[in-house]
Amino acid sequence: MHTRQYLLGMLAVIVANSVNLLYPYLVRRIIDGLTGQTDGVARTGGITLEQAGFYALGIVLVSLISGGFMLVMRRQIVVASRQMEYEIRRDIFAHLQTLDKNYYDRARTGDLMNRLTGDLGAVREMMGFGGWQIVNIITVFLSSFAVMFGISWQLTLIVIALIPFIVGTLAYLARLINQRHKAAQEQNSLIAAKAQENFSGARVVKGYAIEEREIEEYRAMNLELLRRNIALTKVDGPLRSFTTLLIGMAFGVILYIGGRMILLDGNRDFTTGMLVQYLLMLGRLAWPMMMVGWITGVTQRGLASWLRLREMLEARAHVYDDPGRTDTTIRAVQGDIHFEHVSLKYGQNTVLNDVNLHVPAGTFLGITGPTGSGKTLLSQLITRSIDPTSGTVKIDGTDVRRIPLSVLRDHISVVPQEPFLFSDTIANNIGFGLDNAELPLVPTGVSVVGLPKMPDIPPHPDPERVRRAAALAGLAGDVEDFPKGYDTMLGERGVTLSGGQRQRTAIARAIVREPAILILDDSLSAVDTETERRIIDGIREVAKGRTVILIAHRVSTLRHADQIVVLEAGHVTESGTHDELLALGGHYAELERLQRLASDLDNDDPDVQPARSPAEQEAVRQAATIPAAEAGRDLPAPSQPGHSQPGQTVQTPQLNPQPDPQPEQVTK
Ligand SMILES: Nc1ncnc2c1ncn2[C@@H]1O[C@H](COP(=O)(O)OP(=O)(O)OP(=O)(O)O)[C@@H](O)[C@H]1O
Repeated sequence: MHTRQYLLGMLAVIVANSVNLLYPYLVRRIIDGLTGQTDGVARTGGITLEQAGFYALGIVLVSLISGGFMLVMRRQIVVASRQMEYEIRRDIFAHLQTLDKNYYDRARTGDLMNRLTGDLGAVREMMGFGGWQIVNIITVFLSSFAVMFGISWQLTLIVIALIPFIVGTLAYLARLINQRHKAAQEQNSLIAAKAQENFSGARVVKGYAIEEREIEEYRAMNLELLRRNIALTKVDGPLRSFTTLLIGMAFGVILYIGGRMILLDGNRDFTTGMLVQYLLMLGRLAWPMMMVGWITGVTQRGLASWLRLREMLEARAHVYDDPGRTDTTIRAVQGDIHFEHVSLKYGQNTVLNDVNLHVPAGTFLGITGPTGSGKTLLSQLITRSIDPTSGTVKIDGTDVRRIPLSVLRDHISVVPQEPFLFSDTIANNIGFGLDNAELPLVPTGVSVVGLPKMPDIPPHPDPERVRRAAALAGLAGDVEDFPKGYDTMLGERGVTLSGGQRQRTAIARAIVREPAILILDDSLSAVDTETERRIIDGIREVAKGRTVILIAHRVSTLRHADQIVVLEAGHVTESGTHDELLALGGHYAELERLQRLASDLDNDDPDVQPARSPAEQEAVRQAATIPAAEAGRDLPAPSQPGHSQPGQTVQTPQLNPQPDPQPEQVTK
């Protein structure tokens, strides 16, 4: 908490405002002295030049002291608000790291980013500018009115009668400005999101040649922003002029009535100096009056934003270490996996149904099945990205829910279906999961001015391990061709790499940690069969004594697995070795037949192929045009016959994913 800073700051505002009251008083003394008038109390008559100089010096001193105290206020309250912004951002980020797949499945990245920037900014504005302005307004109003009453209660009653009109009008204008400001900000967010998606999806935009449409959409959004900004300027600009007018009118009224009191009523207790003092006091109220509306808006925005931030802070992970259940004595896992009657439901939708499976430690499991059959979810149950609705997943005979999450994830590496690469060097991308030195923690809840030093840059991951992992993942050759080898920077999301290179970088990242369990989720789909064979060899080498789970659609990828299971609509429908499943004549055998026929068609060269009977030719032709769903996966469309390279055995445009879609090169 920053109570001390706030209390000090508020005290400084009160002192500054109190000292400021002297300024109009000193002006009054000079004017009365110079005009030879007397006030009702002192009746001092004129003043000497020295006295005038003394008052002038007093005015300078007053400005100096009040300016100094306002500086103290800024140093305390504004700095405290900046510190709080820092602490909230740090805590939210740390909290977001504890949340799980369930949260991130539902959260929108743009929204999270916006909360961490826009909402946090609004809260800081409320705590900083808002915080001191509220104290300022209250003290200025109270002290000014007390003095003004002392000078002339008649004039003060007139001012009090005018104030609701002035404050009401200004507050109305300020509310309008807030609304229009918010509308402009929302449009700003939309424009930013649009640009970000366009840049990230540049390949899609270009691929579909929809640049014109994108330009037009962006132009329309930009135009809307212009419209909203102009609407804002229409009320924003006149606010100051309008305030000047209102204050000018109040000045006019007071000047006239005050002048009347001096001229006509012959009121000897009310001097010219007092009228000037009164007008100066009135002038001091202009800014706080204008601020009333602003502060309302700042506070409203700040509170709404704080609620949105609190929502993030209160979000809880579904998967967590339960102190009553987690066995903290477990420090490692060997890799023996058991699924016992595992089911998973999303609402009414059963996505995994009574799955029973045993993967002995150190063996190689292949999983295949139609798209959406639950393969990815099955693998996510092992890492506890999700927990089953019923049944138990065991590792080394222990329910995974009893294994500390950090131990579980330290010993399991996953290559996800869509690998994510960081804007960093290839070496750091591969070595991402290797242990880094402990970074110094910045303490929470204390003043951190001057404290948060930049964390030390993590040491480079062991280059030897990185190289070896890259070699095993079939990436080493590619990296050597890059301009700076392993120090080559990857652009945002690794855009400079081809699909196959991205997959292999992710594989290298997974195997560099030498995990007990390695899970590859459709990670070889974007590489050609020759590269696939090299990677599988690499994995088999690294996998000695480790458990490997490989999700794939190609028989060529799966055939060497110790055990292959077929998952269909959340059920395990087939299980066995390659030969056993072929003999079974089910989904796997059909997959194999289709891929073999399509491959034959691909290599069908009348000069070298033995002649086929018309019936065989028809079977091959049909196999090549079998719809994707029947073949058990989504396929890239349309087919490109005759596209395969010589020597490729299973490289079918229809039945296999495309190999690296782009030339594998790094653009610098
Ligand atoms: N968070 C979720 N909420 C609701 N349904 C989900 C969620 N996650 C996955 N599903 C559904 O569960 C089913 C299985 O998904 P999963 O990702 O495991 O399929 P898959 O077999 O890996 O498919 P593919 O081969 O296309 O990658 C799908 O129908 C999917 O829509």
